[in-house]
Amino acid sequence: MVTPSVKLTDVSLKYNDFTALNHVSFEVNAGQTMALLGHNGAGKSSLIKVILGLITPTAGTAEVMGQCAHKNHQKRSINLGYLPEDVSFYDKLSGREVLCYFAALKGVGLARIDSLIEEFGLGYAQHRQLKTYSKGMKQRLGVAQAILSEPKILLLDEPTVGLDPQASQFLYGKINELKNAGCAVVISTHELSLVESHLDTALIMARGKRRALGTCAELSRASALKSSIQFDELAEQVKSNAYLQQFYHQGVLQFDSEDKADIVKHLVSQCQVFDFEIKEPRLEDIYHELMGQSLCSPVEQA
Ligand SMILES: Nc1ncnc2c1ncn2[C@@H]1O[C@H](COP(=O)(O)OP(=O)(O)OP(=O)(O)O)[C@@H](O)[C@H]1O
Repeated sequence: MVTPSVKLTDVSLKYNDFTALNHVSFEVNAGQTMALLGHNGAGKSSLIKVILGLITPTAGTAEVMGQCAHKNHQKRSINLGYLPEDVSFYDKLSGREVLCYFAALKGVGLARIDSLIEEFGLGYAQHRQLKTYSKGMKQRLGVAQAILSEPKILLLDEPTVGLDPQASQFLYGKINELKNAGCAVVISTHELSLVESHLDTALIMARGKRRALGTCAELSRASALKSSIQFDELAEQVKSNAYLQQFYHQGVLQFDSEDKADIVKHLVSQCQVFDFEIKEPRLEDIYHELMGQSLCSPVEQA
């Protein structure tokens, strides 16, 4: 049996009297990316800190590569890459000095630093003190620091905040490279449209509890949102088909994913319709459907 890279079983966490995590379980395997989604205060950063071994759960178990997350976590740090939510390094150091510091801790050579500095577009500023860096430059440096040792587990807390669109795209390219090399990736983010095409699974948290977990297709089914095909001129043919009628309403076929194959078969073989586009529910729609429209507060409302 394959040992999951990250495995949380029934994890609860209290900060004094406040329950930040409430019986949360999930697994992330090598080569998988899990998006961690949820409202402000849902418990995402707390979950990441539990995986890192920085916080010990009040109940339940957190395992990293089969070992208890909060025991000997320093020994495992070479295999862990972490980007905290608020990247802040000592601002009198230069970007290069920051990377050299982490490289020394993790046993990484200078060639890797040189290539990351260039790849992240920081070459021109590498000898400048961090106090002269923009927010996005600091974020790029933080991401470079997180992937420095080509970790086996990568934990990114809101990695695209402050990044320009090209830098975000570049970051996801890097994440996919690591994932293809067998890294397990957990990304906490509010930028659903950016993460959607890169995730294998998503864990949606609400008020410290697991609200939903699964692939986009599984979450879509759980949300009861439907896929759709819109028709203009060809509506008559579709409307008059005995099988398709049940899905048809005002120029649109709406259906669950398990009906997709039959619908396509009928459109092509019986209606001779070959040119159509299937619109699948987007992660953002699924998220709103599952979470509701009202603002969630971290605590359960009466
Ligand atoms: N050290 C702490 N002491 C007390 N409460 C804390 C502490 N850290 C976090 N919390 C609380 O735990 C809850 C979860 O916080 P957490 O930072 O994990 O949320 P999050 O999902 O990452 O939120 P965001 O999306 O806003 O970053 C919040 O209500 C927060 O106020």
